[in-house]
Amino acid sequence: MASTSCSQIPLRSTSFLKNSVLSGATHVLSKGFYLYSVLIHPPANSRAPQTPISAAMQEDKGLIVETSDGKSKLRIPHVLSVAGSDSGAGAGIQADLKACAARRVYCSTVITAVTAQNTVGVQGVNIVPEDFVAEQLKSVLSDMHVDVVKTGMLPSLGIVKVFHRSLKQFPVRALVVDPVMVSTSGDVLAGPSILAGFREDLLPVADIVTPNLKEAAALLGGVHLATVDDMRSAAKAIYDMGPRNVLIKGGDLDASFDAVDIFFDGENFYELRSPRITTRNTHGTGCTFASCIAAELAKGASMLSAVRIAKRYVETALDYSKDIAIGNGLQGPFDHLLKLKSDVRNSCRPRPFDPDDLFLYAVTDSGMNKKWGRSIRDAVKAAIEGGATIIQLREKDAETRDFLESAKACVKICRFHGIPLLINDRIDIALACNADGVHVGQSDMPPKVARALLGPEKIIGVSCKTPEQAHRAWIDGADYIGCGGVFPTNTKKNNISVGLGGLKDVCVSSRLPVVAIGGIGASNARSVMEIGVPTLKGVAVVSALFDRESVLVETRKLHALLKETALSVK
Ligand SMILES: Cc1ncc(COP(=O)(O)OP(=O)(O)O)c(N)n1
Ligand SMILES: Cc1nc(C(=O)O)sc1CCOP(=O)(O)O
Ligand SMILES: [Mg+2]
Repeated sequence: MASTSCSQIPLRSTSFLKNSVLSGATHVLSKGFYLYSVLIHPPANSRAPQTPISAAMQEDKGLIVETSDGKSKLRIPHVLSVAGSDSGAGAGIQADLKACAARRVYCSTVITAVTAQNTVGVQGVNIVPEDFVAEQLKSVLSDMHVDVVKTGMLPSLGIVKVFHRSLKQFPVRALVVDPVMVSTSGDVLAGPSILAGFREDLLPVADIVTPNLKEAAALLGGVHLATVDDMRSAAKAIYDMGPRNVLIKGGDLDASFDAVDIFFDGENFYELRSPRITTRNTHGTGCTFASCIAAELAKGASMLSAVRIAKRYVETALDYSKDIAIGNGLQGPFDHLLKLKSDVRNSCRPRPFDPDDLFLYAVTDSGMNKKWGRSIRDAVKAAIEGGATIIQLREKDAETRDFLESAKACVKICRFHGIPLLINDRIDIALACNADGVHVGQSDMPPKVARALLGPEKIIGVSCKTPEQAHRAWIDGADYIGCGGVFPTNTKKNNISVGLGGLKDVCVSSRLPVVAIGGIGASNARSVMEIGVPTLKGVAVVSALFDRESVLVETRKLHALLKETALSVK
């Protein structure tokens, strides 16, 4: 179809330019540079290379910045999926939406057929009338800036024709054709009459076509494809029908083969190999693969890189979902967002964050626990038994692997007791062990970035010494504030103390619950809680619990004292 070319990117030939439709646009680079670029729509049968638009992407947000009339617009890369609906949501439009969401690309939809479908098979197909497919196409393409169109189930020749006409009227940057003909359960989704539509109309304008072995065989008039060499020959023969690139998926090869796909760009063959993943949950892999290619193209990737990313994404999703069980049929769907397994296995925190969780906040220290000859998990167990209401693993010197192993064990212990477990500083460890959240300081990962990485349900605490920092933490979406050092401490070197006055200033100004930290123990916890500001919810303690012979005894003692104080302050 068409490609976008920036002035920085050399064009192949002027004859290519001559036959192209030009539309001017200026892209703003993320570092504030302006880049004049030209949107180039080559003629439908051109094999001009797909050129990346990545220069125009905002790296951090995946947004495209366009400027016209002096105004900047942020635009999310956009894929239009033209496909059938799968009621079981493993394949079709539903898979395309999930794949694009997982790859962080906007996905609009034109539904060509509604199928009654589950993990057993396809029970019914209702084809959408051609004029209504045309109406959907017009609605989307006339209004929205679609970067890439991806086709799936096109159930009739008439619908192929309608689609082809719409593309001529509303050209897009790239077209990904997944020539869906038979469902993974073996049910026919598009009859042989469709082959003419693919050969005459779609393949000549496709940037890539992604048949599996059966579809490739059908496109080539029923040849038998059984080996990687057969796939290479098929890729070449299909390329000769007009698409700029061909990807033949070898998932149906004999199981003794690796999962091997053949990519052919007209010059080179690429064998994309990966270990086979044994799972029943493969329904929708074809749709997902093609959608992911479309998503990466929309973001500006080159074709080969889009294909490689899509293959890796599908493999990761399959591996991740290999033993989830949805439906009773032979072929189940997989989890595009790589979430179901971890959420089910680790079972989510039973309740949301409660500010009263900050009442007795135990913060570990590997040096201290080592000194007293106990493991992190034993220290955590004892603190919980003694009455700690939240745990933070603050393991400044631990090796990453050891830290992760201990953190996973502590997550289990804390989940069992219904106590939240946070990780100090290390977002990677928090993600890997599915902790309940993190605590970050003023020079650690910014809370907004931590939130984007961890998601909306995790707890984020931020260290603050001043009302200004407390205000910022609130704006940044933190859940609580750790304020200190209230008193001098040997646990954190060169820490500035804010005193009870500084603590009070922060608590009075804060819209977030506060926990006091620094030099707090049984001898002074009462004086801290007696500042009597409602946002102050508790104390966070390291050495007074863990630099002691018995964590259990010290935690019990401090818990009792805090209870007593709470009663008298009320
Ligand atoms: C509850 C709580 N409050 C404050 C801190 C200190 O965090 P930070 O300033 O990042 O310093 P380090 O703990 O990383 O040395 C905390 N950990 N917990
Ligand atoms: C980890 C930490 N953060 C502080 C801050 O001021 O933000 S003070 C501190 C150390 C707290 O240890 P202890 O209870 O042994 O004094
Ligand atoms: Mg820190």
